[in-house]
Amino acid sequence: MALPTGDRCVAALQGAQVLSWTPAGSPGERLYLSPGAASDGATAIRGGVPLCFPQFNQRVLGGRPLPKHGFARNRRWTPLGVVAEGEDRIAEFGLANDEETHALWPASFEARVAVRLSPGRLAIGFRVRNTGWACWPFALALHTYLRVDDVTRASLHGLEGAAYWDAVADLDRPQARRFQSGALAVEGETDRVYAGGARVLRLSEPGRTLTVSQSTTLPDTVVWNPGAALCARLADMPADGWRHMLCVEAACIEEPVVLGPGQEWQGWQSFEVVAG
Ligand SMILES: O=P(O)(O)OC[C@H]1O[C@H](O)[C@H](O)[C@@H](O)[C@@H]1O
Repeated sequence: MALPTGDRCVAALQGAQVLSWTPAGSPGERLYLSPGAASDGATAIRGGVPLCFPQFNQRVLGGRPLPKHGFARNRRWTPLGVVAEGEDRIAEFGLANDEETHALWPASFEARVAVRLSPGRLAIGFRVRNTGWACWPFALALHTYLRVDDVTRASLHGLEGAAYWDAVADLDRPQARRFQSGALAVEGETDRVYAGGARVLRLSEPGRTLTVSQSTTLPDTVVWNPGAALCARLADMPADGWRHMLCVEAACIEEPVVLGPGQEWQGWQSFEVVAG
């Protein structure tokens, strides 16, 4: 999808996953897509904006365990077309329950992803409706891989003072909480869930800045970077891949959403070029 201004983004039908975003008039690609990412149409694609639904990581929401991060990122979504709204373009994708999803998860649902490209801005919206007769819980994350030149020279602002669970240091203590002091800088493997409050974040690196916003329905922010040692063990990432990415994920994990029959829920994350 492209705008007359030169802004461009690319999405795959697998997972309705945005893979590339290059705003016009600023230097280069803003999303990280691993050169080793799978392209078989089913294995999770490492990079862009994977959608974790209806489960985050391996946190079971009652019932049977689902695949890690749910199944939405592994499924082919249906393209529903592109529409113009002012100078924006919006591409929509749909996914509904079928035999395959029912084998993993008993819920009846209809989900939509809307990718809105505007000058200097990208927004990804997700909505889901319960089309069945039973209530069900779900978790969601827009698991965005932001591209950075060198993550050790980047800093993420806006989480100052926020409580988080450190999934590296406190893996065996899921109730443990730490508090963010100052801007977040990556110093090795980083895997944190910041709960309770949608925020506007600012990712700064020499020469360019991006703001990251999320809907109030997505109150958690996950920040992930595998660091050199874990990255070396990831078959679908080059050894130095960790240096060029930072996942900043808009999520609802700590308090899963419960959707009753006929109810609909929506959430979004957006990115805007600030400088450079
Ligand atoms: O390798 P994946 O299944 O795509 O997961 C990649 C990462 O996703 C999230 O950020 C989690 O917090 C991490 O614990 C996980 O390692």
